[in-house]
Amino acid sequence: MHEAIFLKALRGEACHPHPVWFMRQAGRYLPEYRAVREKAGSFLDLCFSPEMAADVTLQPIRRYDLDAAILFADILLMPMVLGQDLAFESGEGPKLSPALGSSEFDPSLLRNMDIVAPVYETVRLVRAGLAKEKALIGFAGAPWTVATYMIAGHGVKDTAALRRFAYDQPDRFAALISALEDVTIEYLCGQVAAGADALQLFESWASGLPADFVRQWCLAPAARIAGAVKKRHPGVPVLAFPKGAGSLYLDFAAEPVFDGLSLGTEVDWQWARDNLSAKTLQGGLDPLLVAAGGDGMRDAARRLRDTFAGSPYIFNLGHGFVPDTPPENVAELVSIIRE
Ligand SMILES: Cc1c2[nH]c(c1CCC(=O)O)Cc1[nH]c(c(CCC(=O)O)c1C)Cc1[nH]c(c(CCC(=O)O)c1C)Cc1[nH]c(c(C)c1CCC(=O)O)C2
Repeated sequence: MHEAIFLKALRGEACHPHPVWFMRQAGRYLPEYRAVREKAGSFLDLCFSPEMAADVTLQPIRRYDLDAAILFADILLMPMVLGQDLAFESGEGPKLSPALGSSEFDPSLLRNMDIVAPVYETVRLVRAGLAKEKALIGFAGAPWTVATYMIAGHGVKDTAALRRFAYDQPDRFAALISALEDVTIEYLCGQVAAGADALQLFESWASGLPADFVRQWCLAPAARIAGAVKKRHPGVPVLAFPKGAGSLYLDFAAEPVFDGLSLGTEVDWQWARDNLSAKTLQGGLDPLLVAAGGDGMRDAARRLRDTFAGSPYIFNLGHGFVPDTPPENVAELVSIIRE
């Protein structure tokens, strides 16, 4: 039996070469993605069309022979389950309505999980089309990050107004996080039942927060979600990505329910290796270095690879690829990781 090296690394095995996949590996930087996206219509139409979503999930595996595919979907499908309307307007990012911060909307009333049924079908199709030695990663947003969009109604540049909402309306905020925990557990269990081999929780907004806030509203909900999913699906590995958590990465590393931690662009690699070795580590390369290419990318990629030599590590970025990343830079990056 050939276990995927991505899963071996998540079990704590040091692999040589390191397994590799990339955040936003399926996306606008790939011409084959743009072609399918055009055929699908909107980004959301693509997320809810299992055959096309499965196809774009597999595109970067075909092109680069990566060790893991990540389900093509979005963290903002959970607000739809809770009754918000979601639209992606070109160039403007996501819009959610009604926004919690400017309405009485109560997201704890509705749990329409039928909305995400097509995503489970995507998972089945991808798993069926993926070689055994490749892993399929399912994912969801962590509750706080999803809540930032639900409260503001759009993406934000900082979380001041959102923390203010949490402090001014603590009961409403706690109910929101709790509702997100419930539907996220269902959603991730559905992905595992359909064939996902591992899960990642994206907490893109762990930066700039008080330490206690991170522990209460980022770490604890993510740990409860991972624990509940593992209760129903023992052994499924879970990666947490508390982007921008700084020294609080130590708290995430001390939480038994996570198998791996993904490092944001700002984390010092050697510090991570020295201090977070309780977990399999992943990521850390600045995606803009890959957009720029050249010696800057090559040198950084070799240093990152070598910093984690001999330890369980999964090569990845510190955040997703940007749309103007030349696909040939990605090919060169993969060859460096495997040289
Ligand atoms: C915050 C967040 C979102 N979505 C996600 C996060 C967490 C990670 C992070 O911090 O980036 C996660 C996500 N989004 C997408 C995936 C699919 C898998 C993959 O990484 O390849 C994943 C894992 C597809 C997508 N999600 C989105 C695209 C671009 C869609 C398109 O226009 O074709 C893709 C490929 C749209 C999206 N989705 C989101 C925003 C703010 C936007 C608009 C900005 C943008 O256009 O880049 C919310």
